[in-house]
Amino acid sequence: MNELLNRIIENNREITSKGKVATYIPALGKANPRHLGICVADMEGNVYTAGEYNVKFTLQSISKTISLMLAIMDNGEEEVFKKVGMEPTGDAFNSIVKLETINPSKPLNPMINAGAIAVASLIKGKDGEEKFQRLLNLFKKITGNDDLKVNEEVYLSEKRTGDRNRAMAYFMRDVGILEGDVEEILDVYFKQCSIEVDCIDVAKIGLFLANKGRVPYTSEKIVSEHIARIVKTFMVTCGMYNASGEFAIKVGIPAKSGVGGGIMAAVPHKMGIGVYGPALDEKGNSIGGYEVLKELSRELNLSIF
Ligand SMILES: NC(=O)CC[C@H](N)C(=O)O
Repeated sequence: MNELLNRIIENNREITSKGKVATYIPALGKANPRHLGICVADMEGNVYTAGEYNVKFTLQSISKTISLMLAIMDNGEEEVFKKVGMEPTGDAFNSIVKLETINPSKPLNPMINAGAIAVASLIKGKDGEEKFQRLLNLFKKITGNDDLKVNEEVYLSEKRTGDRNRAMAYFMRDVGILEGDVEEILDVYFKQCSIEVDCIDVAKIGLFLANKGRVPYTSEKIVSEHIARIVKTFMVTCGMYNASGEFAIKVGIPAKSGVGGGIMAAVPHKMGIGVYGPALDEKGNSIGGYEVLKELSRELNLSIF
C-alpha cells in the first residue's frame, strides 16, 4: 500500500502547477503549491502515508461535517433542518445569491458557507468560546489527537477579511435564520475553519465516518449511525461544492474538501483518507488531491456506486 500511495503521489505532482493556492484568506497564501500528501487509515488500525502527509494545514470547509454532526446531536434533525436545507447548489461555496431569492429563505445546505454559519449558530454553549471548545473536543476524540488547536494566524486573517461571510450572517439574522450575536457566531465558524491538522488527522475523521460514527480503535460510539449517514450523504451530494456531481462519477467516494487544500474521504466499512495539496482548481478543490483520489479509487475499486 505504501508503494501504491507513493506512486500515485508522484504521478499527480505535476498537475499541482495548474492550480492556485487560495489567497482571499491572506494567511493561506503562504502554503507551498507543490505539496501533495496522503494518509490512508483502515479499519484494522493500519496507517499508510506518502508525500507531504505531515505538513500542517487548516481544516476549512472539512470542519463543516463535524459541526453539522454536533448541531444535530444538540438539537435534533428537525430543528437543524428548519434553518438549513438539504439540496446541492450549482453555485460557489461562498455564493450569496440564493439566500435572498429562495423561498423560504434559508441556506441550501450545510456544506456551503452560509449553511455552515447557520449550523455553527446552533451548537450549544453559554458563549462562543464554550461552543467552539465543545466542537474542538469532538475533533480531538474523533482523531485521537489531543494536541489539535487553532492556527491563530489563519483565524485572525479570516476574521479580518471575512466580509462576505459577515454579510451573509447579518442577512441571515435579518430573515430570522440566525439568532443572537452575529460576531460571536462568526467567531465559532472562523475558528472551526482554522483548526490545524495533517493528513493523518483528516484520514481519522474519514475513518470514523466510514465506521458509522465509531472510533474503530476504541469502539467508542460517538454518534448514532443515522447521524453519521446524514453527514456522509451530504458529502456525496455537496462535499466538493459545485463539482460534487462530477466527483461522484469520477471518484465515487463520500468526500469533503476545504480551501486549505485538504480533502477528507470516507470509504464505508473500509477506510478513511486524508489528502493535502494546497493548489486549488477554479472551484476551490485541491487540484492534485482530486486526481490522487481518482487514481486511488480506480486502483482499489473504491467507488460506492
Ligand atoms: N471552502 C472553504 O473551505 C471555505 C472556508 C473558509 N473559511 C471560508 O469561509 O471561506
